[in-house]
Amino acid sequence: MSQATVVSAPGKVLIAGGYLVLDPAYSGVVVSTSSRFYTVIQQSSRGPNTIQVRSPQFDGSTWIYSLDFSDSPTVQALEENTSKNKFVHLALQHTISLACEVRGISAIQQLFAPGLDIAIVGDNDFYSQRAQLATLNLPRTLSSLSSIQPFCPQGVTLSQVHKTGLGSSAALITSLVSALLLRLEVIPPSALSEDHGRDRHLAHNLSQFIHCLAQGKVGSGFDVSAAVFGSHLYTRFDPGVIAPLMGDDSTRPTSILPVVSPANSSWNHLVRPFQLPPLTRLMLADVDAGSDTPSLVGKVLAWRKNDPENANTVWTALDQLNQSLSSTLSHLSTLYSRNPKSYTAIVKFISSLQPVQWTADPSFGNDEAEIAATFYHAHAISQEIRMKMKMMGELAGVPIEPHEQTELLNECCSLAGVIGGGVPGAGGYDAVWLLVCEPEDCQPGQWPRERIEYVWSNYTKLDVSPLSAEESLAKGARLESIDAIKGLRQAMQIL
Ligand SMILES: Nc1ncnc2c1ncn2[C@@H]1O[C@H](COP(=O)(O)OP(=O)(O)OP(=O)(O)O)[C@@H](O)[C@H]1O
Ligand SMILES: C[C@@](O)(CCOP(=O)(O)O)CC(=O)O
Repeated sequence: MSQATVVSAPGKVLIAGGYLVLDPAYSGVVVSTSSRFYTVIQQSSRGPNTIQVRSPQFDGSTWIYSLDFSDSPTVQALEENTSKNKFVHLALQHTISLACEVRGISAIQQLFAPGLDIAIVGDNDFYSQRAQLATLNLPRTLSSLSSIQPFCPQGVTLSQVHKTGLGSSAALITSLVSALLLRLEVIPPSALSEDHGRDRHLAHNLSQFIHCLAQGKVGSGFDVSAAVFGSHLYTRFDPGVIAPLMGDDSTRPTSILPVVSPANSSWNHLVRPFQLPPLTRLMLADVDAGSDTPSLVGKVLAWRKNDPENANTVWTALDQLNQSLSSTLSHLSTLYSRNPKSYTAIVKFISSLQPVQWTADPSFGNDEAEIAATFYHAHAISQEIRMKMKMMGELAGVPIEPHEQTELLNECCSLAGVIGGGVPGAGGYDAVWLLVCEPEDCQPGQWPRERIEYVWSNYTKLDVSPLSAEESLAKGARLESIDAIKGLRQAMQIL
């Protein structure tokens, strides 16, 4: 196959359900982002049984592997490689092994006769662009971000880069695994055209296993699920599904297909429909203070174990609120479908008012009154979720919504047209999300997103930098063509 195989996968934001989504009794509200990872696979000139992987955004990020098909297929990193990348190596090893199981070693070996070149890039949002904005002497605004070249070289190595929390490893693994499954003809070119086809579930199961193996832990998996399926309500899979594969090479069965096959009914995760309502916009900011998610998780789970009664009371209340948030946001989509004209008018109306004023207008007709009240209900629930997450942090001795973030979010969430917000995922200091009204038209300077941009760029108590990502309505991993993605061919240094 001479032409390139290109697959992209989105990043993630867990807007509700942090920590709870680790327990299959609860679910999380997962939003997939317009910011994506791209894997481009094409023939290389390095000769048979070699794979060259390049990440052109980073210094010292080329890894070369040799393939040995003499016994069980083995992917070996060359000694000359100046660094290691466990995520890439494990993705190559286990996807190629699976391909040999499914199609036979000789069929796969033939596909490596010319050798493969794999280039991987992530949209700029996955990495802090503060340095680039400073170099260009630009303010920290959305328009400044759009002036940075796509897939901008970071001028550092991968180990030095400041990640922004959009799930780079999950999106990377999902796009690389899916691209390899297509390239090795394990799944057909049409595989990713279905939102929930068997082939997409194979890509999901394999990506979940590889991601957990590479991270050395089994999280809830919401990040890989977002990368595969897009925005949705997520209930985790039983970690026991992949337990037989999580040991070291000596204990892992040679055949992983029975575990990762979509026919394996032990995969009991749930992916239920969800997306943000029309005429709204997700806004994300990178707060340059960082948090160590695994340690936050460890402390919260220890608290839950040591104080089960209190913890279950808090988690039950939080889960009710999380479910109310997702159903209220989904109800807004229903209200739009029922009466788009009134919905559009209300969005414009509330975009100019603080949330406390949204239901104050007695002149509303029934439809308009219901729409305004539903938007206000979403706002109130989002604020309650923040309070409960903050309280959980205080009970567990963990800065889930530390006071610096509380101050920032209180200022943002009281502004005109702001539906809600919070700390995404595990919380801490590294990010905030907001959902704001995006009316069909607005006077310049009156857009809620402009007001938020102004607050963030002038905020002094924390270093807040916007990300350009919005919600992606595309359902997860998808086949791409290189020239349809601005800057991709150049970034891949493809002649
Ligand atoms: N552009 C890239 N090319 C190759 N590997 C990458 C790239 N970006 C990230 N990675 C891999 O993903 C790893 C980061 O995974 P890790 O689990 O530490 O972060 P994460 O939780 O996904 O981060 P975040 O959610 O902040 O993006 C890196 O160490 C690297 O191996
Ligand atoms: C705390 C947790 O529930 C969410 C972590 O989300 P994030 O990495 O902080 O976006 C962990 C998990 O779901 O794996």
